[in-house]
Amino acid sequence: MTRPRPARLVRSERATRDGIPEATVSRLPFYLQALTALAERGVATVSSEELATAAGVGSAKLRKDLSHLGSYGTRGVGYEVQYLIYQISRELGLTQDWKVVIVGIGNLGHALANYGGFTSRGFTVAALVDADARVVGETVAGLTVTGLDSLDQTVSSLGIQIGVVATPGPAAQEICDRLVAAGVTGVLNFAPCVLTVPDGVMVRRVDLATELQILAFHEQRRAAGRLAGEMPAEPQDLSEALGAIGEPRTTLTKSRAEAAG
Ligand SMILES: NC(=O)c1ccc[n+]([C@@H]2O[C@H](COP(=O)([O-])OP(=O)(O)OC[C@H]3O[C@@H](n4cnc5c(N)ncnc54)[C@H](O)[C@@H]3O)[C@@H](O)[C@H]2O)c1
Repeated sequence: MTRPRPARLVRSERATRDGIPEATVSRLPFYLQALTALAERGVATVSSEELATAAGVGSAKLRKDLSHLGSYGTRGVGYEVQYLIYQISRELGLTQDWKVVIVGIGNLGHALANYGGFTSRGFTVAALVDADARVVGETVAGLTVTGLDSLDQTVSSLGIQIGVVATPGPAAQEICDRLVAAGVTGVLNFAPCVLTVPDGVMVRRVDLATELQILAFHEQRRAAGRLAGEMPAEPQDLSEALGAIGEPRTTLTKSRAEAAG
């Protein structure tokens, strides 16, 4: 069965179609997180300094980022929390619901499926898929795990736009190819491998071990600095360190939002 291509998740390398720099886009979720926490506390307006501190970024950078959204705040008042939440959500495409399939319902797949935090952020886990006959038919987080042979049908009939790959590494590329062929335009890859996708499809890789390695790298440097009687400067971002261990992407640093740019 064919269906119209879903809204593309893809952004160009440096700037989005509407001219917002990628680095700004990567910080928007941190602003949204901080704003949501403020809204939950009943805060109606926030200064750029307060919001910047809450998001872990410099206030000049925050103001510049928000100016790309056409949001400049009001002198002496700051930003309206609810309106800024709306603006950022709209920019991130979170005013629509994104449907997600998780492939590989082992330890990680179970944990992801049972995580309640996706829905409130605009993501619905709509399907769970596994190749193992002992797992197929199991109910996880209210969904019945379906077999791999119906993956294409599941994706197209439910209009799923995002695929989460939680299979072992050797299976990941084939799963990714099948997801893309079925119409998925965004892939979140947890498997320890690099996935190749055609133009128009975006892959994000999550690797906690890599993040730990980067922490270890800096811990080691800090310890060496202590031994030498000095403290090395805290890195502003980790691109140097990442280059050193051959992993080009992460967002860990002294503040996640700062690392994004
Ligand atoms: N990125 C991270 O931070 C992180 C953390 C933990 C695990 N992982 C990775 O996530 C993956 C899953 O880890 P886990 O601990 O859940 O493993 P697991 O063995 O518990 O689960 C893997 C599941 O994938 C299924 N599977 C295997 N081949 C498949 C295929 N071709 N199609 C569909 N399903 C298939 C298996 O039946 C199993 O249910 C591994 O690649 C692991 O290295 C990544």
